[in-house]
Amino acid sequence: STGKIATAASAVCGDNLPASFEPYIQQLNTAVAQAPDASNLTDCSIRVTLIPSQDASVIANIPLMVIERGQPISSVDTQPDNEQVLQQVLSQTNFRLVTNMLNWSTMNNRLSDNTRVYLTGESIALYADLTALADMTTRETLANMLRQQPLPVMQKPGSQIRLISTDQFWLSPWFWGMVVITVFLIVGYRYYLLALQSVTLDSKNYELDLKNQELTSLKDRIQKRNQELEYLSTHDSMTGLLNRPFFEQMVEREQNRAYRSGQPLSLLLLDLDHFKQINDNFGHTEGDNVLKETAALLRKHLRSVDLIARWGGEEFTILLPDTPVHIAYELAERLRQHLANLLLPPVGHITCSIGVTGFEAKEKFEKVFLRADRALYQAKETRNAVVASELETI
Ligand SMILES: Nc1nc2c(ncn2[C@@H]2O[C@H](COP(=O)(O)OP(=O)(O)OP(=O)(O)O)[C@@H](O)[C@H]2O)c(=O)[nH]1
Repeated sequence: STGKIATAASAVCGDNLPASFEPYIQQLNTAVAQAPDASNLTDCSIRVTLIPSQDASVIANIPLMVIERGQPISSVDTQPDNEQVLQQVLSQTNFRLVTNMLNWSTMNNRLSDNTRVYLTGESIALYADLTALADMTTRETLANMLRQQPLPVMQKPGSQIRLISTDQFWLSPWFWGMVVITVFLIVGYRYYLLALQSVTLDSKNYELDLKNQELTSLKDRIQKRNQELEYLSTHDSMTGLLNRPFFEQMVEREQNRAYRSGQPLSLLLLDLDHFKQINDNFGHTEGDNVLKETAALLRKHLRSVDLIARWGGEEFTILLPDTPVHIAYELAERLRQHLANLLLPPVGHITCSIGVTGFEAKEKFEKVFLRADRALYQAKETRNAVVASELETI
């Protein structure tokens, strides 16, 4: 009511309420009276605070801003344009004007911030701390000031200033902007984690590949080494022929096979003649060379199924599968001739003696070997000769 407004004004200014305030208060009263729901204004208050200027006449020139309930500012055509009002206030740097028309039951909390202006479609209040505005050197308009508010509640379609209440915040572009950014951040973070996981997996896979390669190469080396060891354990290192223990193993296997198949099996025992003289005359290296050449010659003239071994020193054993003793004899004779014909500088020609025998069914190898050795012994009587034990008895 007018009385209340006058009381409020007096409470601020006391008895010193300048006469020039009269039109101002009149204007306020008129606005309140014209408000569509003026009858309900019992729970509203209007506060006008003026800090006097040196020049009181200025006050009379400041119209009151009144916003009616439920109406945007621009539609209050009984009042001057708000920006115009503001410009007028701002031009008076010595003035401080705070104007409130409050519905305390709904707006109290929202109007507690003195640094902001709130104007809403449903608002019944304009709250302006014009101290802040008056201190602004750039003389920005109310619209500009509102635009700079940090609260995301402002909208200005055309010249109309409209703030969206924080209750409707979810409608604002700020809200949806934040939703989109949040979604992007979540999705982006998920992709980042996936990428990180993939990089980690790649590096682990790479390490595993390397380990696998190392293991494969190690396995190959072990396999190769095993083959070498097996070769060394079964072969004579100088001539590359089978060694004696392995030859004996193989004989047993071949004997079984021959007995099963009923095929004949023969044995040659070959010994180089006067080998000691070769060592004595030409040295051990030349002696070794003769042994290697002999081995090569035997390999050359025998079949791949024949087993050739260095029995020891300058003595060789040859097992001939599927070979009857008379064929073995002929073969031994050819070997003897080949060796006798071989020229080995600086040693020259060498000769050998060979004992030949055949295997009887289920006969022990020691017995067969003894027979071949006896035949060799006989051949050694003349040297450069072949003697077959069976032929001898036939
Ligand atoms: N260079 C060389 N000589 C060896 C090797 N193994 C054994 N000998 C030699 O072979 C010779 C064998 O001599 P003997 O057993 O008397 O036989 P031989 O001189 O051939 O006489 P006959 O067999 O009766 O014709 C010895 O001097 C051994 O030192 C070897 O691996 N290398």
